[in-house]
Amino acid sequence: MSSIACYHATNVNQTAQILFPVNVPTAFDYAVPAGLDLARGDFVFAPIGKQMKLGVVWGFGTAEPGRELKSIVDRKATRPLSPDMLDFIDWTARYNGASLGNVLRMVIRNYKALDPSAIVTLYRPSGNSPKNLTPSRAAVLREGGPWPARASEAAARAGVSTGVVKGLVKAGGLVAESGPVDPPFPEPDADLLGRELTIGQKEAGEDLAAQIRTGRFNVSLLDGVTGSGKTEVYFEAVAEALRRGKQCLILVPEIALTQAGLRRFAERFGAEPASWHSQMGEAARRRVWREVAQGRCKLVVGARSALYLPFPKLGLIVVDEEHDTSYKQEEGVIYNARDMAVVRAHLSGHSVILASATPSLESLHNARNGKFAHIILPERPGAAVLPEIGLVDLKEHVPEKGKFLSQPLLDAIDVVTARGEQALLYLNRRGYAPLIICRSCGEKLKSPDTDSWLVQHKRTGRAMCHLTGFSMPMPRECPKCHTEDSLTSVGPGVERVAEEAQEAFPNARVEILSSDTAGNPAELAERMRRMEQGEIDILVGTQMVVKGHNFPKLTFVGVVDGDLGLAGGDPRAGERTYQTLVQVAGRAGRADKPGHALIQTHQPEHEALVALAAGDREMFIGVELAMREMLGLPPYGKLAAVIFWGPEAAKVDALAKKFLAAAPRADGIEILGPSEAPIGRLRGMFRRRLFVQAEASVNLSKYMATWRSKIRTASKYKIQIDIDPQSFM
Ligand SMILES: Nc1ncnc2c1ncn2[C@@H]1O[C@H](COP(=O)(O)OP(=O)(O)OP(=O)(O)O)[C@@H](O)[C@H]1O
Ligand SMILES: [Zn+2]
Repeated sequence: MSSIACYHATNVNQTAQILFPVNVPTAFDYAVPAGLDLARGDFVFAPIGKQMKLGVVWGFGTAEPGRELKSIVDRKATRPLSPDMLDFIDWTARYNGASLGNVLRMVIRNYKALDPSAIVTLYRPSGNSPKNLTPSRAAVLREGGPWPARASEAAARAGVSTGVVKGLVKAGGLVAESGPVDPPFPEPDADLLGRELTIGQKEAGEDLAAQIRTGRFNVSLLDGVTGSGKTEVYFEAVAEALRRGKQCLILVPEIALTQAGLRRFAERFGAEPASWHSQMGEAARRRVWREVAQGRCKLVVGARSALYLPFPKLGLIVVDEEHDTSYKQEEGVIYNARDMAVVRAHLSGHSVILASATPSLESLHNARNGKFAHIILPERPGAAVLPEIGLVDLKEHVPEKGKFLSQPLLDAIDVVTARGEQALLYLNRRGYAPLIICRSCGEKLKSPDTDSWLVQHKRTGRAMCHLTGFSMPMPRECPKCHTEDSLTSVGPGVERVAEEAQEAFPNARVEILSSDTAGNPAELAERMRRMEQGEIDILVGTQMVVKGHNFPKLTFVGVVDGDLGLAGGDPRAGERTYQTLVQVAGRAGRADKPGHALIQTHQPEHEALVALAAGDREMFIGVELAMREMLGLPPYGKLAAVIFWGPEAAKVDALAKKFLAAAPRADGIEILGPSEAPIGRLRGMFRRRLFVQAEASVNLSKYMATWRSKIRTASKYKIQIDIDPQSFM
């Protein structure tokens, strides 16, 4: 901002709309100083309130006579956001009913990323051994890398002071040079030889590459059974886009973003891709953002928010596991990254690949009606075959009292472990028991400020609320009747199932995989490695085990509670259960040994479970789509949810009623509610909700925006609109 004085004379005619990355609904008008040449997407400094802020030029206009406007101060010398990126921000805000400024804030996270990388002193080994090789010097040379590194990084990795690193330069072991603190990413090589593909894989890869070559917008649904090699196949499309000088973005569910996953990219393209996720530090974020924005970083593998990185030359987005619910962001700007990926590709005119073994009904519907190209991989490569899936009726095979594994599951584990193979027991419930009850008075332990039962965790000896993270030591007496040792655990969690498995198979190596036990990424990677190499016999896991893992010796999957996902009022419950169970069963038999799966259930007649056992996906899709059509639910109709919350129940009720009364009149709209949300109280806030169902022809986003604009709320009371909700809590 050194040049404030340069533009004093104001050009009376031209104005520019500037959008700031803060919670504002639109861009504001500013006068453009004479001599300042601006384009859409430029970054500029302008006064807002008493502050000088960085904003983005959103558009232009002419000044209305007599209207006093503040003036833009200066343009920032950096690469502008591209027009299609601006359109994408605009689209995201309008479709999801979010504030435009908040969407821009998702894009611009770090102002330093707009400037070139700082130049710092970097160190690397000279190749000569230093004079006087002390143990700490040796540690630096051994553990200080990857090189080149800053003194502080190398010192931290080697566990020594920075003085040791600097001292090594004089001693001849390291050389110091100047370089960017955020180095560019290595260039991926599209033409490295990939794995030998099967004929079916090769054809699918060629179909996808042909879509890239059109150079136009198109969507492909890569619909391949578990273990069919979808990753290998979409690599062909990535390679084609890279050859054409384009950037590629691969979206994956956050918990599938593992070292093993990234290594596959590194092997195929000869360079580790940039990765992007919610846990990364500021420096890493700044580096990826800058390199992407400059068009230099060609390959990004990231969680959903990577979709809002400012790629100037995007040529392909892959949404892997496209059915996954984690693509929906439920807080702040609410959006579904899978759907927004299609929008972004449409606006920028390039390809999208949606990949899954269990595509969402929406995507299957679009493939069936020809909107998406449908590319199918019906089998696993080589000797690997799909697992047989069987149901175990728990009414018939009742587990022993206080136990949760039925005889057929125990028998199956016995057989595979005796052969030196592995078993996986799946239960999507963390902790030991989902309910803690007093035997004396029947009291259930509740979260203090939330409608949720406390879950017993035996490993930590605590009672925990999974919705808020609240926890306390397991009490010795009932908080209500004060009877000692009267609290008892009801139902199974993974810890309890692991305990039971260990009792039944005393010689087996049993381990648990859940977000509680996989504390940090290194620990998780280590457990995965042990599982891959057969150092675990029985793995008991939550949904963390479902995604993208290849365990060659795993041949049996037991689902402890197949009914878990079917309860509740979620219209997608059947679809979700079907998807999860196909995915989890699909972990079995991925290499040369065939696998099978057994699902314990009280509802063996449920259509999702019947279809699973019969291996008949078409039947299931047919039934589900027919039901959705009858009820007018997506993909045949549209749905929005409105959640109201605040600290006083009566006032939340009143707000919901006031909102309902303000509904604009329109055809093809049906309103259900308001009523108490299934989680009626969360962190002390009372929650009510209503649903709006609309015919397919209605512009529901616009309708909801009009409606929302009619109601003002007191600051502690909120109205949140969720277009196409995925969560019904
Ligand atoms: N042509 C091939 N030859 C040998 N092995 C292959 C081939 N294609 C894929 N594989 C291997 O098969 C396994 C499954 O591949 P991949 O992970 O790409 O499948 P996927 O379809 O993404 O599976 P899922 O949807 O179940 O995660 C991997 O270990 C992969 O290396
Ligand atoms: Zn009691």
